[in-house]
Amino acid sequence: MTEPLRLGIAGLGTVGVGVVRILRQKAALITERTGREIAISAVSARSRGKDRGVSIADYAWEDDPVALATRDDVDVFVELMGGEDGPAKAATEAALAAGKDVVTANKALLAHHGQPLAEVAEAAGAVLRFEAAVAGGIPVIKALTEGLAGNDITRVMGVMNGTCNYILTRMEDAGLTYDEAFAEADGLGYLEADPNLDVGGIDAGHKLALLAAIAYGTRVAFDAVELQGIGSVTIEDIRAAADMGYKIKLLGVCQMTGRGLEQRMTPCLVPAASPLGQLTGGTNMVVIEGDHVGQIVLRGAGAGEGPTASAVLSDIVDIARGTRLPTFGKPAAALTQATPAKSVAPAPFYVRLALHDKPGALAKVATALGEAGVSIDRMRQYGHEDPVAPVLIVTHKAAPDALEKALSAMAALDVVDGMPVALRIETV
Ligand SMILES: NC(=O)C1=CN([C@@H]2O[C@H](COP(=O)(O)OP(=O)(O)OC[C@H]3O[C@@H](n4cnc5c(N)ncnc54)[C@H](OP(=O)(O)O)[C@@H]3O)[C@@H](O)[C@H]2O)C=CC1
Ligand SMILES: N[C@@H](CCO)C(=O)O
Repeated sequence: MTEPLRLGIAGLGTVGVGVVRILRQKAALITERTGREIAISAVSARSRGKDRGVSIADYAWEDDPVALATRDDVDVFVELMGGEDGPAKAATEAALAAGKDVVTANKALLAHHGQPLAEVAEAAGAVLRFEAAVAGGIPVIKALTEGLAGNDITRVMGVMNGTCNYILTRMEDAGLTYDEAFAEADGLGYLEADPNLDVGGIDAGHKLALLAAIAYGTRVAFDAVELQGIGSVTIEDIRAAADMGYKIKLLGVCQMTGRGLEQRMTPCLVPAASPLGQLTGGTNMVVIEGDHVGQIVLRGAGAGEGPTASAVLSDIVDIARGTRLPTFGKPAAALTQATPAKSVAPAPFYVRLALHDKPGALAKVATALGEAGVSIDRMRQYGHEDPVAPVLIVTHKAAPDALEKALSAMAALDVVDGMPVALRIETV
């Protein structure tokens, strides 16, 4: 039998403990499947004495993740600490520079430093894998890099942040306000240490940027992702969307166009009966469209110990089997710098505004829309007690630029309070 594949695991939190647990429980099965024993040589975390619910007594301990990453008895460095910089970056760089393979679940690290890390890995003859970084347990990196390698990818979209989907689902099915649903998600331990990574759309934006790099053979361009979080979505929006047969989702879409690479992660209305509309709770869904394969829908747990550790194991098993792929599916030097493009494709939009309920007010709003070239499909003013009325408008398909112009014009009207909220209606 071949020599064991020796791991150094930095980070023994939710995901790290999950990986240790699977390796302890399924050692024989994994060896049968890979033809090679997978052994943990050493581990690292912040606090040595913590009870982690799994025995780590058999493994050497390193206080310093960089020292762990470069140990002679470590073939694969498994980075499960998190964070775009700090020890995660330092230890990953050290491992790659020492020619060791790296497996990580860290989307922030790769979204910010994916290109230089891929270059260091390839120069050192090492591989850098990150299945767990996007959509938790869903094997979406493998699907794009391997299963769909014979396709031109025409579009990738999906719900990639379970926390946001949980919050939006609870607002929809339990009638909770945004703040109540946020507090519930917090109580369940769903939120990242910095909750803005979740609700600000940043975490999902990181994931989308990684998928776009593989799908289009481009350098990771997280800074070019058009980002809008879910903080502006109200219970009234959720109810109005439901009335019209839609659900609100934090939806990521990326596609290559003649003008450049479009990447957006924004709250959108999707048909309630569509697969994305029916996605509830913390589940993720990624939809991939290829020129030959058509549409593929992948759905599953986007987070949590078991699903995320399952994805980490998939990368480790690949390395044990000798599968060696470039980080983003083609050599790092061949990845192109995409021109960022804003979406210009016309779409219907949902618009909510606060209108002073007095004669001629609605006519002024209609004029602002009309002068920007935006045509109204449906309009509804809800009953209200104070002088400011909630007004909802669904437009016919409109160019995003025209809608922006209309929104600015409406915001400048003396009969409109604040900036109207606009959400794209996505046909999926
Ligand atoms: N949780 C999930 O469902 C998912 C997580 N991920 C990603 O997986 C990675 C790990 O996440 P998760 O397990 O949830 O994180 P946790 O916060 O649960 O665990 C982080 C671990 O890293 C250790 N750690 C943190 N900082 C340091 C440091 N400076 N030096 C050494 N060890 C350190 C912590 O040590 P200690 O325990 O001693 O404090 C802890 O064991 C992140 O990149 C995350 O984005 C990806 C998909 C899903
Ligand atoms: N905070 C992330 C964890 C998984 O990446 C989510 O809610 O989806």
